[in-house]
Formats: sequence, structure tokens, C-alpha cells
Amino acid sequence: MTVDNSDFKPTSPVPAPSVKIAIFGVGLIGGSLALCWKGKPGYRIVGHSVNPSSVGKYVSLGVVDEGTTSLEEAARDADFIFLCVPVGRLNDYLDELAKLPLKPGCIITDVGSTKASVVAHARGLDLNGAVFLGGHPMAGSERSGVEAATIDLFENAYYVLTPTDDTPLDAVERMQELLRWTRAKVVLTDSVLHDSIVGAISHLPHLIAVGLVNQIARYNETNDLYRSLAAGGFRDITRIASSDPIVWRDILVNNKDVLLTLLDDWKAEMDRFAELLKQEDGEGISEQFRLANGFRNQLPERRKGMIQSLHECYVDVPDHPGIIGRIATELGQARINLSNLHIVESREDVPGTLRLSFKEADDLEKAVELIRGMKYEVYF
Ligand SMILES: NC(=O)c1ccc[n+]([C@@H]2O[C@H](COP(=O)([O-])OP(=O)(O)OC[C@H]3O[C@@H](n4cnc5c(N)ncnc54)[C@H](O)[C@@H]3O)[C@@H](O)[C@H]2O)c1
Ligand SMILES: O=C(O)C(=O)C[C@]1(C(=O)O)C=C[C@@H](O)C=C1
Repeated sequence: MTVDNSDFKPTSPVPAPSVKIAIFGVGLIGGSLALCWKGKPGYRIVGHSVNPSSVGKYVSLGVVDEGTTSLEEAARDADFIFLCVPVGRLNDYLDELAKLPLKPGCIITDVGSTKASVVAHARGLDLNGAVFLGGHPMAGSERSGVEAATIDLFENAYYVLTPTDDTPLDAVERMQELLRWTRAKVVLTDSVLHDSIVGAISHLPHLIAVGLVNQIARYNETNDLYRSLAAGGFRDITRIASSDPIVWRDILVNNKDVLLTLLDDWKAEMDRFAELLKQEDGEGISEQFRLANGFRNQLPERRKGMIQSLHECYVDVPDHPGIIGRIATELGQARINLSNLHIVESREDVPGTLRLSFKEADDLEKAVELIRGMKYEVYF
């Protein structure tokens, strides 16, 4: 389920809502998010770091409006709190925030590359009227630190949100509204499902890249030609081996169970190749390439206007927590491809309406049947 913000153009002049956004850890991701709101009318961005010199850098680079080393000062009266520190620190930050008098309705979110543990931890905390909503932008780089931050990092990328049954619809809606400035496509999914999918398409590739580089580096100890001759192929598949060691240590350890299974599958995949080679099975090897070409060449490109939603329906949903997540999960489990989701209306006294868009008529038909089976009103 996605909300496509690629065509978002803020209307001008924007009324000054005076929204305070606190960002803990203004590195690649925190800094790139900060740049999306920095200087927009009505937004005040406060960057936090435990390190005074980092705070000075955030401000002098113009990435945030203000900086502080005080967690309390950063969080005070914040409308949104973004935790952009390594995954291994997220729960500690939540514990600290739970001790503070936060603004009622404040949304605390994170950008961690794993979601299940932080979502479960937040669920067990009393956040004093604040709401936690897990998040993960599916964009990044092998670079790190605030110097690597860019305003267009998230443009046309997917931005995952992981609401639970307890998450108020209003919080999801407010977050989606704020994320429009990133021009990312918001997609809602379950945190455990997130970790198993992102483990496969992001964490496993990082492990493979690092393993491959280290294997070749060992060969290179006896002959420096390995390094000299490394061309496009080696560089393309290993760019991400230059990623930050601490950020990735935390991600991989956190998603250990998923990765151990994926590594078993990877080893089996390589064993199948070894067998094809032993048998000199050229046709079998070509077939593997044909299969891979088919999937690889169909990966969606990250450019404007790629997602065209042609088939749409509307679903009336009462405004209570968890409904979007439930519908998303059901559609996902039924393998129905949703290309866009938009919340048309959602107030306490008015039932919410979701607009769901699909690229395929067949997906629309299946979705209507499924959602009607869930006892929601669906119309066109
Ligand atoms: N790098 C990516 O491609 C990418 C993409 C999406 C999400 N993420 C997630 O974003 C988060 C931040 O990653 P990043 O790539 O921006 O890293 P980064 O190194 O660029 O930024 C990390 C920030 O956290 C701070 N920090 C580092 N260690 C800390 C500690 N022990 N305690 C408190 N603060 C600490 C740093 O000072 C920095 O401001 C991570 O949770 C990561 O999983 C990364
Ligand atoms: O482009 C890269 O360098 C990335 O590693 C980005 C990437 C990815 O694996 O695709 C890395 C970690 C994330 O949490 C999300 C995106």
C-alpha cells in the first residue's frame, strides 16, 4: 500500500503551523530528512547530538535551525521526534523519552533499518501521551554523516511506516502529511514482515558484498593486480561494502534470525551453481541468467511518474486504530499489488475514507472482494 508524493507541490503561501521537529542523530538519514523541512514556512528543526562539536556542525552547515546536546530540550514541545541513530541505540532513546513530559500527540518515529524490535519495545512503554510509529526510508548510501546528507535522497523512494493495531489513524495521517516534503512514496506494512523482506533485499546483499570484498582482498595480498583490474562488475556489486561498520553491525545483529535463514538459502543457491559448473551444464547456467535477467530488468526505476494508478476504489473506514495496517496486511498476504493509498478524510466525527489505487484491474477486483469480506463498504 503506498502514497505517492512524487508530484507534491506545496501550495504557497503555507500557513505557519509552527511545527517543531526534533531529530536525534543528524547523519546521512537524519540530515537528509532535516533538509526536506529546513526553511519551509512554519517548521522549526532542532538537531540533537550528545557531542557538542557535532551540534555545532549541524548548525553551521545549515541543516537544522537549532542544535542542542540536551535530550530534554530537543524533545520539549516537539510535534515530531525522529530517532536517526544506529538501530542498537533506538530502544535506549525511547526509554529516555518515556521519562520526559512530551507534548500530547507528539509522534515519535525512527528511521532504523529494522522494525520489529523497536516497534515491540515502544509498545511496552508508556510514552505519556506521545505515539510511536516506526519508519524506514528505503533510500540511503554507503556514505555516512551529516556531510553526506542531501535534500533529494528520498525522492521517489519508498518510505515504510509500520503502524500497529494501537496506532491512531490520525498519527499515520499526520506522518504521511509531513513526509510529503520528502517526495517519497509512503508504504504501510507490518514490522515483522518488513524485517524479513528488507533482510532479503538489503541486509543480505550487504553481507554478500562485504564477504566478496574480503575474499578478493585476501587474494590481493599475494598479487596487487586483483585491485588494479577490478572494474565495473566488481565495483557495482560491492559499492555497499563501504557502508558504515557501526550502523551495519547493529542492523545485522538485530535481524540475526532472518539473516541466518537467508544465508542458508544463499549457500544452497551457490551450491546449485557449483553443481552446474561441475556438470559443465551450460544450458543450466544460461537459464539462471535468463531467470535473473527477467526479475532484475523489472525492478521499478526510481524516477518521476513511474507509478501510474489506473484502477481505484474507495473504502469507508471508521476512525479507529489499526485499520490501515489490517487492510494492508490482508492485501499483502493475498499478494494483491497496491500502488497507492490516500486518506481522503479522517476526523473524529467523520468516518475515514481510503482511496486505493492499483495498476492492474485484476488486483482491484481481488481487493474489492477481499475488503468487502472484511465487512467494509467499498465503492468506485
Ligand atoms: N545508511 C543508509 O543507507 C540507511 C538507510 C535507511 C535507514 N538507515 C538507518 O538510519 C539510521 C542512521 O543511519 P545513517 O546512515 O544516517 O548513519 P550516520 O552515521 O550517517 O548517522 C548516524 C547518526 O547517529 C549518531 N550516532 C552514532 N552512534 C551513536 C551512538 N552510539 N549514540 C548516539 N548517537 C549516535 C551519529 O552522530 C550520527 O548523527 C540507522 O538506524 C540506519 O539503520 C540507514
Ligand atoms: O543505496 C545504498 O547504499 C543503501 O545501502 C541503501 C539501503 C539499501 O540497502 O538499499 C540501505 C539500508 C537501508 O536501510 C535502506 C536502503
